[in-house]
Amino acid sequence: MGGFMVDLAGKHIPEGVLFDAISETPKDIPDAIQLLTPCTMGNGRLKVINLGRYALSLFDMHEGNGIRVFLDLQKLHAWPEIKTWLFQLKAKIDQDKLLEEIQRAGPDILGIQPIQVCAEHIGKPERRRIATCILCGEAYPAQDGGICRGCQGEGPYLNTGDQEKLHAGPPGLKALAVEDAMGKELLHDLTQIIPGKSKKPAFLHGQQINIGDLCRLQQMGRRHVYVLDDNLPESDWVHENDAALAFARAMAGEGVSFSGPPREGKVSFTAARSGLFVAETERMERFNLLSGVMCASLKSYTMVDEQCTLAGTRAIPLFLPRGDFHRALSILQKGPLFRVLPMRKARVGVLVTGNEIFEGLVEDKFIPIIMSKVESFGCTVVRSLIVPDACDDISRGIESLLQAGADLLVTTAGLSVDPDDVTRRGLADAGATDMLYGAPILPGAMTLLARIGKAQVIGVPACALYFKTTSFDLLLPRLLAGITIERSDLAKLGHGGLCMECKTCTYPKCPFGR
Ligand SMILES: Nc1nc2c(c(=O)[nH]1)N[C@H]1C(S)=C(S)[C@@H](COP(=O)(O)OP(=O)(O)OC[C@H]3O[C@@H](n4cnc5c(N)ncnc54)[C@H](O)[C@@H]3O)O[C@H]1N2
Ligand code: MOO
Repeated sequence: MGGFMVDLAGKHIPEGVLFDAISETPKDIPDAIQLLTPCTMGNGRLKVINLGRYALSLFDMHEGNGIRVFLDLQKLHAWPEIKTWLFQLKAKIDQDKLLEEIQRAGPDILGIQPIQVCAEHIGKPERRRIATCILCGEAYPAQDGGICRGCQGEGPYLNTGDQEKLHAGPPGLKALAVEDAMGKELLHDLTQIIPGKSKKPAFLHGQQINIGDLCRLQQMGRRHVYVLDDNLPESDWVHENDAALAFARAMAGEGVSFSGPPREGKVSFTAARSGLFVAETERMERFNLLSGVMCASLKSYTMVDEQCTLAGTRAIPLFLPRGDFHRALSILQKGPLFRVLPMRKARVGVLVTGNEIFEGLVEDKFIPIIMSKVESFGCTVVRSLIVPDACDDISRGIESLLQAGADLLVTTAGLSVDPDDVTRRGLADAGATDMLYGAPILPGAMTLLARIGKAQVIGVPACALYFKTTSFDLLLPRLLAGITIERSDLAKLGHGGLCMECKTCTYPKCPFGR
């Protein structure tokens, strides 16, 4: 079947054109392409992009234009054996007429369509820098991270070595009875907790134990302490303090500070300035998937004051196997996990839309609401206007707000489904680009985001007249922090994006938008 498909596609490639190939399945078709054309996986001219469809394409290797051939289900009615095979309705052993049917059908069951391959799939990938993996010692593409993908845990082989190591601990670690440990240095902070009152290290890492400590240690219930004999293969193990400090250095980005030495094996992060706390949640999750390490933080997009505690990280065991340490670090290598972004004091222009407001039939209630919300962030309203529901008036209004020096434009209402809801069109006429309309937030489903030149635009639906907290409260801090909001960012807000409408609103100390 693959042979007929390659043959049919090849007939549509003009003589002399050098072509590459894509197979949309890893089954059968790549074999036919490699046997019948110069395109192979090895020479990089055949790509398998597993879309789960029985189809292939051949295309001009420079221009990307070509032909796609697929199994056309409409044409399969006359060929029951082929249909049975395709839908896997019978065991292969019972499909005795399949080959004969394929031969008789030939290209009759195939469909073709012209295609243009997108730029990222045209041409050969660039030459990559190759590095040596510090764990397995083999060569790998440096872009994969600090260690190779095999050692990052993507390999298909069972490797329980490090897990066993993690549980066993280092071979040179010995527990001594406290009375036998006089004069030795403690290997870690020892925590004392007075329930409900305090939790702090009573003894510090590196502290020498003397006779006077004996009683205190026993009162704390410590009968044994860890000491090191000389056999610890240092290179195989990383102490909890060294691990936590290395993680902290890699995790802290702009506006985030941490201080050493770690306390009880933990490093805490604090805000070096007031602003919006942002965490790289996906990489943080990958980090936390590794056993032997942890990191916990505030929710991303929390507004924080200077000195506010943001996060903490530590190794779980006293000594972390070096392999686990590097696996954890390799996740952090792509950049910091935590930042505190400063929030600018925007110059805000407010455009209230609505015929009934413009004509004075209904008194405007939106300007004071928007004003008080933006002013709570130190922003200034440079001008506010009320215009009717007409595209020209809206776009002229926007121009006048820009002239007044607004760099954040807030429009209100006119965002729903009535014929008079023309705010979106008015904004487009005023030159709005990168428009996102609709958000998975309740209240605030009809929210609009866009920009006009360098000015940010947010369209606030009328629900913000009634509800205390809406999409506007969730998105305004991000706009002021200069964060680009894409559709995917809005999509993430859906889970947690339903306001509980409490009688007394405690936002932002509630799960709304988290
Ligand atoms: N059939 C549908 N109805 C509604 C939908 C929908 O998808 N299908 N969406 C609902 C949602 S969600 C919201 S939120 C509102 C959005 O309304 P708009 O933003 O389009 O607002 P308007 O229709 O222009 O006005 C609604 C209401 O609010 C009063 N209003 C508006 N601006 C002011 C102001 N500055 N001061 C005082 N009062 C104001 C206006 O007079 C209307 O009574 O639509 C839902 N409906
Ligand atoms: O934009 Mo509307 O809030 O969903 O009420």
